[in-house]
Amino acid sequence: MASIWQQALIHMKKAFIKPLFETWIKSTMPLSINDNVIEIGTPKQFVKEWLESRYVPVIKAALKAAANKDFEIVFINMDIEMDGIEEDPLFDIDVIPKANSVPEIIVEEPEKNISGPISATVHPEETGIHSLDYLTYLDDIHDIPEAAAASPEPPPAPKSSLQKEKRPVQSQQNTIIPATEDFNLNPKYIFSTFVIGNSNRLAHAASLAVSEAPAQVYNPFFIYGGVGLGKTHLMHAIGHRIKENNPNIKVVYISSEKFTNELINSIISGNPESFRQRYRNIDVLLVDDIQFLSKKEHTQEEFFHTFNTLHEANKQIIISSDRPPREIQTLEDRLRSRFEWGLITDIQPPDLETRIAVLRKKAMMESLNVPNEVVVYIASRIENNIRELEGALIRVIAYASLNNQPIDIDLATEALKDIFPNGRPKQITIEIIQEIVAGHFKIKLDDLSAKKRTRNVAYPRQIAMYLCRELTETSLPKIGEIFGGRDHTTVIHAHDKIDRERHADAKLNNTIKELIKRIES
Ligand SMILES: Nc1ncnc2c1ncn2[C@@H]1O[C@H](COP(=O)(O)OP(=O)(O)OP(=O)(O)O)[C@@H](O)[C@H]1O
Repeated sequence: MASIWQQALIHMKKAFIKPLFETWIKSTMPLSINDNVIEIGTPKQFVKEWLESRYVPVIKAALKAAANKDFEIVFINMDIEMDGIEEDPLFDIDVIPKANSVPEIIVEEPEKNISGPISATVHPEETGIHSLDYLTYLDDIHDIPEAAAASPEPPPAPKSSLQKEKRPVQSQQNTIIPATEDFNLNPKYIFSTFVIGNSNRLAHAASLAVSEAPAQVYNPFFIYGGVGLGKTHLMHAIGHRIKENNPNIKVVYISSEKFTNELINSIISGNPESFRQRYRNIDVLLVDDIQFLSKKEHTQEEFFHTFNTLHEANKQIIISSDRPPREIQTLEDRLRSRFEWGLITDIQPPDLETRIAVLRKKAMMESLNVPNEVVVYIASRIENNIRELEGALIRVIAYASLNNQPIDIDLATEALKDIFPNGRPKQITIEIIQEIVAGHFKIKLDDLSAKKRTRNVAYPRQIAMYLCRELTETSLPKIGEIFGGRDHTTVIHAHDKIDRERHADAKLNNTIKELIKRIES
């Protein structure tokens, strides 16, 4: 079983470009094989959905190549930790696709919208697989002339000059550009300081893919989402990573407002050509908050030409906005349609766990010990903006430092009393959680600690245990004891089960959010 999958992986490694292989395939594992059905475990639900919706034909072909047999594939989400793309030192084959070594697309995939917690609009180009006639590809891999390279919409671009290279490259003007010249990026906005959660997982994975293979996978790459949710952070992280991989690549990050101002200044000073030269002779252009171009017709026109010049030269373009292209008012259709050529991905407001993780990471980065109670207090009150979340924590830290006091819930309540006028949070106890959960599911309070295992009791009990672990500092053995003398492993199992299910089931997720609101109010 494992060896068939290993063989299949070798075939897939050749068929996918590296970032896509690393993101979607490498994290899977074979679970079972029965006649012609193979079960493949995926680390997360979104990986399962992504593989099911896009890569089944290629995986089947790889399995056939490995075992000389047709398999049906069943993906099973295991909901386990999934790191970002890891560098694999063994991965020394040239993984830049395949645009110069694969046959034409035989079956063109339709554009798809993946719904659920993560949504993305996908261009055929972003599959990273240039032929679904995979077996033919395996046979012909050495014989395919460059002319037969894949030509997805939009028309083919020349082989990218942005491939990851170990040696320095030269800019278009044939002069080495110093790394600092165009490097207007915040050093704190890097991948390792970005907390991954369900709300931003795809945006993060796609950003990594773009940074590892600029102009190869998603071009343009469009990230949208509400205020303070990490779009700029991800854009800077992409810029940093591209520069790390190749310091001589010219990366320009700019807000669309600054773009507009520079354009206007260049016109006023009678030198619009200098503006054009600046923006059309770069390798990676990151434009933040593109929604500000709405209604600015002249800037849109200029940006349109910049976009075309760069895209035709196979340079990477990354754009952010607070909304998807189709919702940007008065954006010219031709610009809108270009934004839709590549990958459009969104960042949603973070769930409670992600908010808690952001605060913990921030505290860790400041080498501060912030009690869990304080972290949960802040995270449960600021839901839609990570900038505000960080701001509240910084306020608490500053307050503690100015008053030379340790950080605790009383101090946090005092420091944040202007932001959270309701003052000190109610002390959340296991009894409160049990009461609210029992009331919601219309079961007796005693049932939560009884031995009964019928679903109508066991399920609310698991939810109550989950909430006790999330919202209180009570130890696992103590929670187990209060819920009828159960072992701490039962509590862990309940927590993990509900955690997994709430991410896959929007209805359960809403129920839990509603319960948390009531417990805290
Ligand atoms: N997932 C995350 N992990 C860690 N920090 C994050 C995350 N998301 C956002 N932040 C932090 O929140 C702050 C705001 O993020 P950022 O500026 O990237 O938001 P934005 O979406 O670009 O907002 P705006 O629409 O206002 O431009 C930054 O300090 C950023 O580091």
